[in-house]
Amino acid sequence: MMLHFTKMHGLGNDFMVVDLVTQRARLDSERIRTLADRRFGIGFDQLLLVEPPSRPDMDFRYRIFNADGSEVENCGNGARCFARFVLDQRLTARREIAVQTAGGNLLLKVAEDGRVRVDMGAPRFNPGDIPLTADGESHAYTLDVDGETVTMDALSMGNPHAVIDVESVDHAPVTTLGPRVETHPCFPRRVNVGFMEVVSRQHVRLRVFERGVGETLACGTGACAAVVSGIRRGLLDQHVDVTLPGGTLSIEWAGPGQSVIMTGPAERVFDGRIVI
Ligand SMILES: N[C@H](CCC[C@H](N)C(=O)O)C(=O)O
Repeated sequence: MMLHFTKMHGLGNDFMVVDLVTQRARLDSERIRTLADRRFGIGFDQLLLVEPPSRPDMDFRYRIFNADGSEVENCGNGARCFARFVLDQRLTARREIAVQTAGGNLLLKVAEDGRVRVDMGAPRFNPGDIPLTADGESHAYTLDVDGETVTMDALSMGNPHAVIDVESVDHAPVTTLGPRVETHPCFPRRVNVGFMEVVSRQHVRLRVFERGVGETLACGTGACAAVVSGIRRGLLDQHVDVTLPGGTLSIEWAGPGQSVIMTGPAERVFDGRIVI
């Protein structure tokens, strides 16, 4: 069958976006891995599926799959692209869109300039919610990673995140330490691994080794997790710019129990169709 899709990105974190409101398709994890391949397939960090909601108070259901075929709970850069996509495809005329995901509900707002503001919901810190095997809640967990003691914060943005402080992201062990933390047995569902350099109380630099993908040019939920971690450790103010290799996101968090607000761009690259 012929499947229509749109290639999009948020600061270089790239997506294949598929409308399953007006189309029907079944994509298993092996097919997703093939489509994600940058030589044998279309090539993307994540596949985003746009589906009808299963609840009357939601506009859409949003499913997310990493390049390794694993289905995940949330994707921040993808949420911004989702909002632009459903407007551009005229699946909605609303510029404020309520979306249900496996990790919680999101509220997306598309501004006139095309930037998208996302209410990402409230972070969760209980180890059982991350999930993380730990004796109790902390913001400085120490893990033995192949004989090396590594200290990190950890929290959930619907999906699991570890945050490791570094002096300079340019020299951070993203591709060496990242995969070893991603698959550490203390994270039973694996974890996204952020390396954060605090530039000032209103600005951080960040690189992320993403669960199921590897290092990406940007990670929206990772940017949220890094700012939340910095604020709760007294390092950052409420409104922070996060500069990633692909560009800068604006993140706000007013404290425990409050939603994290992320604002940034969403770009459409091309439309395509593929026989599956
Ligand atoms: N790799 C993530 C999903 C995508 C997150 C990222 N692309 C974002 O923008 O939040 C995970 O396994 O939880």
